[in-house]
Amino acid sequence: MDLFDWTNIRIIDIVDIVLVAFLLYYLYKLVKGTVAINIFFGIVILYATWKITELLEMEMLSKVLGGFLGVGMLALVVVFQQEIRKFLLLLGSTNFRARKKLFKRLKFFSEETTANTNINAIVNACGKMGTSRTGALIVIQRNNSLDFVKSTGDAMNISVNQPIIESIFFKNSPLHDGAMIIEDNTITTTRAILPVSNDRNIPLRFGLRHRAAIGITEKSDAVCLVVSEENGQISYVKEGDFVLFEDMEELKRILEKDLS
Ligand SMILES: Nc1ncnc2c1ncn2[C@@H]1O[C@H](COP(=O)(O)OP(=O)(O)OP(=O)(O)O)[C@@H](O)[C@H]1O
Repeated sequence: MDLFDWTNIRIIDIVDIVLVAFLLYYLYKLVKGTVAINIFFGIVILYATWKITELLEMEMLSKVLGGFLGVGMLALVVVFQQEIRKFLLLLGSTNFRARKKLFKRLKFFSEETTANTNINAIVNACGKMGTSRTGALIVIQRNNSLDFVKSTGDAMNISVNQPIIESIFFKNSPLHDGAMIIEDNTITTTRAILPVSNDRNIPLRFGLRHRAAIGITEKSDAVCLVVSEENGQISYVKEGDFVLFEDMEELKRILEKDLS
């Protein structure tokens, strides 16, 4: 006997399967490389054992496991709090970006009022700081609010320009430590302390500055530029990952696209 009646498959079933596949893929992407992956597998094993005990009609054990999994749902929210937050941010910001783009298109006839980020100034400053081995950590806000990290630093209100960025990160400057946050075309915070990523897949050669860039881009849709004090290398970090680029011109193009 056929287990599946293929003739009965509706389009909505295919959509259903594709959506579940996407959901699982995103879940896997979120927990990959973190300790949460072990908890994730633990739950899968527990769930499979529960189903097997149910099938074998082992009443006591299946009741115990069933009850445990029921209460476990609450515990899951606590254990996966960061991943759930990241997942919701990802969902929310995707919609928001699409809406923002649509809104921009609708505003076609109105005057352009938003101040575009001076990407040239930022990238050129990074280039200069890279040559002089000056460490830097620049966070560029997109849709998600960065208020939760802004409060850890010093409030500023300076228009983005190359000499200012360079002088802030200059080694003897009192503001060089921590991260700079840029909103639109304004430096709004310096010396911010960012959440550090605990992803175990980050190569050991990357220290706290790079981990902080990964951390903030995991927890928000902001993008980050890092200049390594050790080797002058410039990194661009987005969605918790390093984005590769050939040269500064390509970096500018990627940034223009990501900030549009
Ligand atoms: N959580 C954080 N938030 C903001 N800035 C941070 C954070 N952690 C470290 N930094 C900044 O990074 C600087 C250097 O840290 P560290 O040497 O560990 O980084 P790194 O990734 O090895 O970078 P580099 O290649 O420049 O040495 C610190 O002095 C500090 O200014």
